[in-house]
Amino acid sequence: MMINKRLIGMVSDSKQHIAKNVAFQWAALAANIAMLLTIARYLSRLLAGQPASLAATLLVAVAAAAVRFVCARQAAVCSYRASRSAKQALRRTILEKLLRLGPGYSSRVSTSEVVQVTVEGAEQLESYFGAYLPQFFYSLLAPLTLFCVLAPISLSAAVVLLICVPLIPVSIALVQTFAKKLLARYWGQYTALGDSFLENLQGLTTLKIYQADEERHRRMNEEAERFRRITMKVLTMQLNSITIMDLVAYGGAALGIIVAARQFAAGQIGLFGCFAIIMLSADFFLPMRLLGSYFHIAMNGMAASEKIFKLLDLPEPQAKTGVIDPVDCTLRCEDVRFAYDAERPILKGVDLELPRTGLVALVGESGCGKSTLAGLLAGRLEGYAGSITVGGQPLSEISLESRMKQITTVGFAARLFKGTVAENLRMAKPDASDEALWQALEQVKLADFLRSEQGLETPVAEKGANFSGGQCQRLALARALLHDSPIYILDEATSNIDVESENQIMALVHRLAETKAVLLISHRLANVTGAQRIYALEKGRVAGCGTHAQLLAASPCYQRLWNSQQALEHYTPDTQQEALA
Ligand SMILES: Nc1ncnc2c1ncn2[C@@H]1O[C@H](COP(=O)(O)OP(=O)(O)OP(=O)(O)O)[C@@H](O)[C@H]1O
Repeated sequence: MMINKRLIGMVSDSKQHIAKNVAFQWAALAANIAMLLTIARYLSRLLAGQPASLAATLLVAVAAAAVRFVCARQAAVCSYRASRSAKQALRRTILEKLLRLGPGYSSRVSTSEVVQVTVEGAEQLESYFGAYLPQFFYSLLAPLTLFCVLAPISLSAAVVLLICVPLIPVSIALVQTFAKKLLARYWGQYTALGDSFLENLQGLTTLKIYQADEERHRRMNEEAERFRRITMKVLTMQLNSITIMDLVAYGGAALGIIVAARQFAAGQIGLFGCFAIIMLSADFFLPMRLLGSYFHIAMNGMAASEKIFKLLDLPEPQAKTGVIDPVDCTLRCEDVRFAYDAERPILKGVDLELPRTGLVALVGESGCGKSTLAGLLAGRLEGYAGSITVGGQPLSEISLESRMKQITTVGFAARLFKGTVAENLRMAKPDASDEALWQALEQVKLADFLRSEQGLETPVAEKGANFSGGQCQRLALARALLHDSPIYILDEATSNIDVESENQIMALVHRLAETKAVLLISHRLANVTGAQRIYALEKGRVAGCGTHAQLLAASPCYQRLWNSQQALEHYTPDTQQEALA
């Protein structure tokens, strides 16, 4: 009946709230039984012409109603607490798992899946813990309690009622076999519709430019119509399943009442017993019927828990204890090979050295594997062959903490967070003074702009949406400078910055390289000419290594890159004419 022990074990805090919830529901049932038995006694006495106190009956009824009210409220509070602690515990467990997986998690599971599982999955399980589980236990307890109360009055009626109760889960199970396939199709179409809606909305401008919006509109309408039809099928199935449950529930109650009526006619039970059975028989079935109406919650919960377990069961990298020594941190790659998928090797044996201080550049045509190598060095990618060492220690043995502390990576799409400029900068150095922040901003040529805004308190929107691409990169560079690590990897970190400012920032990078190890990946070869060593990467291999002058003299790969870039940078209609001639 969709009870997952592992899942329940994960959120042990919820257990006590679920138990309390069941206890309150049970207390409300006891109050209801007391009220109905008192009314049954009053009616039987009245009809038998015996003395019956209306006031006492009313008093018991009011007291029972008050108890039921309080218990129902408390049960709702417990339900809320159970779902809240379940949600918190699940999200905490997922987060801890992600932290253990480290930055390389994305090679094992997609970020969208992680987000879906953490947000929507936990949301689904919230109702599983808050509504389904308490109802599951209560719907087992309630018929047994009623059986104990009614058995002394009429054993045969109580047995008939008790036997009919499991027919509800049996009917649910039958509906479920059909519902499972239908729900899988429903969710498939639902997510597909969501995907295309989001894609079309985000690309609306492009669709308008190419006048493809009409066609997309038509396709979305078709998809929406398919989704409407399957939604109707799901609703019909749910309505039908409720009808079946109602038939079983009220049919069962009617059967119990018939047995009681026949026993009354045969003089085997009195008027009180007959009234008691008539009034309480429906209560045998109501909890199980409600459970049946929650079965879609349970199904969604089970589907969500499968996704969560898939994430939690991902193999984790072994805990590492190695620490990078900032004084001896020469980075060496020897015969490094890497592939995202087995059929297509990206790095095919790269040898590279990044000395303790100095500027080393990595250049090559688009797609030759530069960012892949940067990803391996920064620990974002895992699963390489060959050797990468820092200060003689294998990178694979260095703890994530030490790697993050000693290697700073700045990419072309630097991540900024919602908050203020100061908050974004202090991520790198929480105790940095305002002067230090301004100094870093001066170095990346962003200080003047920020002075004209709100200084360090200038708000930063999510992903830095209120800054230009170049300003975002400068801010990310300023943050990286504050981090003050011995190794820097700059992967197209100045790609969005105008040439004049880029030259100023390159001067800064050169200054940085006087005391730090800097690996610079840049498309713009003019940026790397001053590097003490340049590696030219071609199709996953080092095709040349040396200074700019050495490579220009000896490396055909570098010559090609340099010449084609020179031609582009000095492009005029005349050069085109010359090229054509
Ligand atoms: N996550 C990924 N999954 C599969 N293949 C990938 C992935 N990232 C990159 N690749 C492939 O690896 C190859 C190298 O990509 P990489 O980003 O390292 O190149 P690059 O030299 O940095 O290119 P660019 O200069 O254009 O940034 C490309 O052919 C790309 O298609």
